[in-house]
Amino acid sequence: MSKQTPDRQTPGRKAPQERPPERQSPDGQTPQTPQTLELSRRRLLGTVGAAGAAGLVVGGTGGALGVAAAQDDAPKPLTTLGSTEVAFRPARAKQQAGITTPLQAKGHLVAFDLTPGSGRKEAAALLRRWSRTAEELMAGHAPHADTGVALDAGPSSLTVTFGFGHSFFDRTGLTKHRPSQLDPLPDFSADALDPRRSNGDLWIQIGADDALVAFHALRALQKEAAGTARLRWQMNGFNRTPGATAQPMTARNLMGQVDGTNNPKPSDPDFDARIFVGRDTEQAWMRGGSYAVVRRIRMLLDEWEKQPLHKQEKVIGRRKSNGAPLTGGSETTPMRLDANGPDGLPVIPADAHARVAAPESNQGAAMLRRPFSFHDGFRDDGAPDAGLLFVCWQADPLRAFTQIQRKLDRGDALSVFLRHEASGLYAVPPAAEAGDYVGRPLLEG
Ligand SMILES: C=CC1=C(C)c2cc3[nH]c(cc4nc(cc5[nH]c(cc1n2)c(C)c5CCC(=O)O)C(CCC(=O)O)=C4C)c(C)c3C=C
Ligand SMILES: [Fe+2]
Repeated sequence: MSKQTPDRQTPGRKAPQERPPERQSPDGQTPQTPQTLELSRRRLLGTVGAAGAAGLVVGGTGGALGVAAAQDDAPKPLTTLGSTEVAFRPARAKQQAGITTPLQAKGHLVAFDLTPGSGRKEAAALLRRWSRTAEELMAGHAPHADTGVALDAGPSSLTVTFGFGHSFFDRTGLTKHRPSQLDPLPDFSADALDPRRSNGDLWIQIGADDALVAFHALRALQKEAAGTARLRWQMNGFNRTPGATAQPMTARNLMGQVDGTNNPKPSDPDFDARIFVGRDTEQAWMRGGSYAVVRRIRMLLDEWEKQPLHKQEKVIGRRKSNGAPLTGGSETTPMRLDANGPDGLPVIPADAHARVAAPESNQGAAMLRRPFSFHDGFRDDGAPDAGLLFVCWQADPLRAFTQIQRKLDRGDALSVFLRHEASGLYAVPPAAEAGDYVGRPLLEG
């Protein structure tokens, strides 16, 4: 096994490798995929060491035959999926990991409330503990007193992202540091929100390409909250596993649509201004951070699946097969919103979801959508309790999520197939600097 070579960005870590287009992000948060066998999970070193030793014993007693057997028995390297590592402290970006990081196969969203008696000091100590553990786990190391759940796996693109909810600031005496962007979202007519599964003082998004690695992180962080914060709600989600398709492709949701096509791209000139908080903010601790809106949106799949394909495509304004706009071309061809058909009607209907949500219909508003699908079994009537854990990122929720959701609320053909059941809005500060923890400038500033 080769030793890890320190690089200039992150001591002790490999330099980023070439990635396929969909999973690239030019912001220093590209998961790092070692080409050679570079396993950072310490416990895995132990495993390989033991197997290697066994091979040597065979070689020592069996001559040439023994060497062949030793080679056959040699442990296989992890795939790049398991050994891919995302930096907790990105070298070339201010934001936390898990925002521009490519979608992972498994996700947990979890909110905590501070326990009575826990204030700013306790919250600071918790964020310090959480940051240390998140950094260790993302590097593929086991935390102290580990459960062993992820013992055999590499980092698997694990990301852990921390945020603060509206109620956090009153509980910690930090009300004057609460950004106005955290003001509660307005009510929308389609809302059927469950308050017990909404909001919360603290929020964590966990993503990984391996389910055990993701659960391991969830459990480690939950245990570290004991005595300071209590779990308020928790949701589990998933996306397609990298490698499941022949080439990298935009994800599909549980309605079968290609979902994520017209997301803003990090290469867009206005990407940072749209997604990340700029220098002009009154709350300096949020500079380089972002606001996350989280919605549990159940899909009425029994109704949706009864619709013929051409109707489903009109609801979205795009082809189900490849995500191309109904006005033609391929997935990445821009929609021609002004095109009319032979009947004189718009080819992309006036209430098509993609039209109503587009920046052109919303004074330029845009957000970065980074969802997970969910499936929590079946309801009493046999309908799947399934849909989208819609997570979107923006510099200002009022001018992005709220603006677009208001518009969707008034005339979106998709909304009759959806139920918004839970909601949260969180201030997600920038990544911690070296030796620091996430949120220190707020908690100790
Ligand atoms: C308030 C914001 C949005 C909610 C809520 C939302 C829910 C939602 N969307 C889909 C499926 C698709 N959405 C698509 C595009 C799209 N959606 C939003 C916003 C919300 N969606 C935006 C801003 C856009 C981009 C519009 C544009 O610029 O063209 C698409 C088309 C493909 C794509 O661009 O991603 C699909 C499909 C579901 C299923 C859903 C709730 C469950
Ligand atoms: Fe959408």
